[in-house]
Amino acid sequence: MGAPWPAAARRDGDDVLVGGVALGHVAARFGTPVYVLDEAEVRERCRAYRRALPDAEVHYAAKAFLCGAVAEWVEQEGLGLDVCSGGELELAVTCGFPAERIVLHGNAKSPEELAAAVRLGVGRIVVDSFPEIARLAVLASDDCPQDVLVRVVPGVAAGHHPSVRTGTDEQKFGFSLEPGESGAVSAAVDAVDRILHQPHLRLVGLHCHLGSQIADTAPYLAALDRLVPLLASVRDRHGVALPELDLGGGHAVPYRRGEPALDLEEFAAAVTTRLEQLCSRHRLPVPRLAVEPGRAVTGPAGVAVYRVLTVKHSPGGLTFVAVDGGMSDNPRPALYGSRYTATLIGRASDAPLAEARVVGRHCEAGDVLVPSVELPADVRPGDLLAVPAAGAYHLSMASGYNLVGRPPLIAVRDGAARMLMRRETLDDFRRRDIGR
Ligand SMILES: Cc1ncc(COP(=O)(O)O)c(C=O)c1O
Ligand SMILES: N[C@@H](CCCC[NH3+])C(=O)O
Repeated sequence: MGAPWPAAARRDGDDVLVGGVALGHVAARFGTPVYVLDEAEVRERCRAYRRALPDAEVHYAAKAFLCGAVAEWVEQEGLGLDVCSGGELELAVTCGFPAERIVLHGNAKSPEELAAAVRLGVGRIVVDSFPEIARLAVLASDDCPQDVLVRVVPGVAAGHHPSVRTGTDEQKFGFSLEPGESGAVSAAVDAVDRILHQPHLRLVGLHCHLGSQIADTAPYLAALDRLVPLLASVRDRHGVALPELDLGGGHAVPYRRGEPALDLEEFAAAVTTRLEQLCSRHRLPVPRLAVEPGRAVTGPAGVAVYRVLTVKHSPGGLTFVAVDGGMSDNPRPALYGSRYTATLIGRASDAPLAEARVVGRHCEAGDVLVPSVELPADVRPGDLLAVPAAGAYHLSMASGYNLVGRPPLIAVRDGAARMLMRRETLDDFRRRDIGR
């Protein structure tokens, strides 16, 4: 079927097969709304990263979506893991993910999260603020030294929405590269200096993350242009050549037919070449590259399946197709104006295509899943709609709004379906509601 569907998805009569399983069968067996995750697609995406960047560290960004099975797949495929909370960290470690292959992020890590990270032996902590340096300096010891990276703001803006652009100084993450007041060094240089003065912290490199859903290689090259001179200045000030450079994630995937993905081969070749050129210019050894893709690993492997509950035609000519999920399982359209497509599955229709708006079931007019899509004009209650590119930042950002409950997640592979996460029920809500 081609992007934005999983690579091996194909039409099978009126249905769509993902991982060899008909989406209609998944809906009938597990109910709707339901999320389907193609295991082979996730694994192949991990392998594509390893092939394109054989000498780099590739860390899957758990914020896109994490559960025990995904942690296991990613680990088996040889990737590391980027986590940004104590929850993601503990889940990964208790599922057996090797702590030394984990990178901990966060602009506001709590003292407890930092202590857990040091205690569990995470491979890297990406330092994001001055108080964190002081806290880590106390937690690390002779017996338990801690490798850290400094998160730098490279001054490069990129990403699909202002809320996810993290490469410039008007946002909360990282240390600025801009000179301080009255000739003082930049916050980034200050952070490097402070860490290098801490006996139990081992500064191993620099990190930046520009933003999310970036389809173009140019912003990453621009970031290298800012970060390699900083590596040179660290060498000049302290006589140390830092061995690692982490360029973060943000690699784009298509959500609708014809939209671009970040070209991984082109990215790998361009970034590697530019890094080598810049290091040679500054007479630096070439640091080991790291990347942190989230969306590009799990996003295209997921498909959401909804059941149509009502169809309404407005006097203005709009057709509202209301389904049994909505902004509680996919907040992205409401948060960022993200655009999706939807396809009728499970029955044939000869009706002509007509424009429709797929809306959710929540108590907000802004609960729109797909603002405009062509669907058969006879779309009706009981129909199933499949929404591809649903594997990242849907379930991980799902909420308990209206006590609807988060949908289950079903893994499909070689014609078999198995539940990875069960549906959230009223009982789950009741169990937390202990005040009476
Ligand atoms: C530090 C960091 N690394 C990696 C990612 C993963 O981003 P994406 O899912 O867009 O690849 C994010 C989120 O944008 C992030 O904040
Ligand atoms: N949640 C965002 C991506 C944020 C990435 C995290 N730094 C999205 O759905 O596009």
